[in-house]
Amino acid sequence: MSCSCDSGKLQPFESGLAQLVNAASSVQETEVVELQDALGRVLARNVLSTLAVPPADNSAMDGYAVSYKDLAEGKVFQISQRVAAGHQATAFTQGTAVRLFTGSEIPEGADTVIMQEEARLEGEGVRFVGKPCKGDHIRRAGQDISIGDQVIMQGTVLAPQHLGVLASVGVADVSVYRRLRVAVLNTGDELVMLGMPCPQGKIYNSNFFTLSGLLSRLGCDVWTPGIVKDTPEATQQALAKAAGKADLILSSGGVSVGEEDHVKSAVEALGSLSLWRLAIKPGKPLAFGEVKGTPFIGLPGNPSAVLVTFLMLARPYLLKMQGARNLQPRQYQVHAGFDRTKAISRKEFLRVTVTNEDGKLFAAPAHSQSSGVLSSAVMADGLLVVPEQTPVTKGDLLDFIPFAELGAV
Ligand SMILES: Nc1nc2c(c(=O)[nH]1)N[C@H]1C(S)=C(S)[C@@H](COP(=O)(O)OP(=O)(O)OC[C@H]3O[C@@H](n4cnc5c(N)ncnc54)[C@H](O)[C@@H]3O)O[C@H]1N2
Ligand code: MOO
Repeated sequence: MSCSCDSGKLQPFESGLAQLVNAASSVQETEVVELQDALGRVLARNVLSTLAVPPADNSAMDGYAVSYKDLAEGKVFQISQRVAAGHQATAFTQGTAVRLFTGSEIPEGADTVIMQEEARLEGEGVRFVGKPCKGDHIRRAGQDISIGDQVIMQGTVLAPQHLGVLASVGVADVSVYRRLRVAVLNTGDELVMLGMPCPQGKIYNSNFFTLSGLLSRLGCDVWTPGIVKDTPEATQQALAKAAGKADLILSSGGVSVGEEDHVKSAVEALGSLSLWRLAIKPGKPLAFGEVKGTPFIGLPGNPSAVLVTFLMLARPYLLKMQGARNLQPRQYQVHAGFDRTKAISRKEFLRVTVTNEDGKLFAAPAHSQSSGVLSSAVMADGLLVVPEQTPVTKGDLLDFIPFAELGAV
């Protein structure tokens, strides 16, 4: 694999992403889990239905079932039976009405339901007002799912609605790909872990929490050796330990060019680097390679660069490893709510808020786009993509990716 690593050139985002995703190999191991434990897991087999949903024609309304041909203006129908949902109907008597409820099975021979708001009780009978059409308010057997339908495809990340559909066809447990184990290494002598005092010159390790939160949203198990000191030895030691323990090593910090940045050289000492530095802002010094055969993604240390590079690069990589079918988030075009005459050479992912102005959506950059500032991501709704070398004029259409599409919720 060619590495732009020391050419001084920045690789375009698109080819970097393609390189990453192509290199990701999907796990093969599967496990069977109960449906209530399957949320967020990736389905390992297509599921075909052995049931029809609904299993029989049933009423969509509380009301009365009749045979359409019996309807005549002013006619009073005898109520021949009452069928509650979940109870069996007896044979239908032509010329009568059947009292039923939403979900009640339609007795064979009845073909139309009239809702109770259009019914008038007359003594023991019932008269209908209004003009029903034949077949009104009947939900047909199999209208949702037929026997043999493929209900959910392999590679689907199971959302609550998938669980509901699987339950509706009686699936109590499902085969899913095994969880990934991700090692998170946060490098930096300035870092202290939460719960410890934070003396002058130190900062709290916030990247660990951003990353472990993002990884949990993806259903990954997180392992960490703790904070990694800025020495070549400590960096190599942590990488070597992580290599035996994880499907992917994810680091933050130490990938830039300073004397205290040891991650790149440590990866090269223990394995290899196939990508370093993308033409993106934030996140330029992103690195990708392997350590003793374990894939490695090195995110820059700046907290917003961590968020953006994880969402745009590490996330599709992990989704592919998990066996997921859709790797890319949906994006929507919105109008720029700002002017920016200066074009930059890197593709930018701006943290923006989106508001509706007279039916048009406008994106406005959050208060700071510094890659060291994470609080602006808290105010934002998602990322606005500004292509490289492109000035922006208010009203221009640009791609917007909501945080919700990226699992950052
Ligand atoms: N001479 C140059 N300097 C820098 C360049 C460059 O091209 N030439 N690139 C800049 C860019 S762009 C970025 S992004 C950063 C990335 O640097 P590193 O990945 O080496 O990250 P660090 O230097 O270790 O840290 C950067 C910044 O982030 C803070 N940090 C690090 N880890 C954490 C953490 N776990 N929690 C909270 N904050 C963290 C760290 O204290 C630094 O302030 O390099 C630029 N420099
Ligand atoms: O890419 Mo860095 O995150 O631009 O500061």
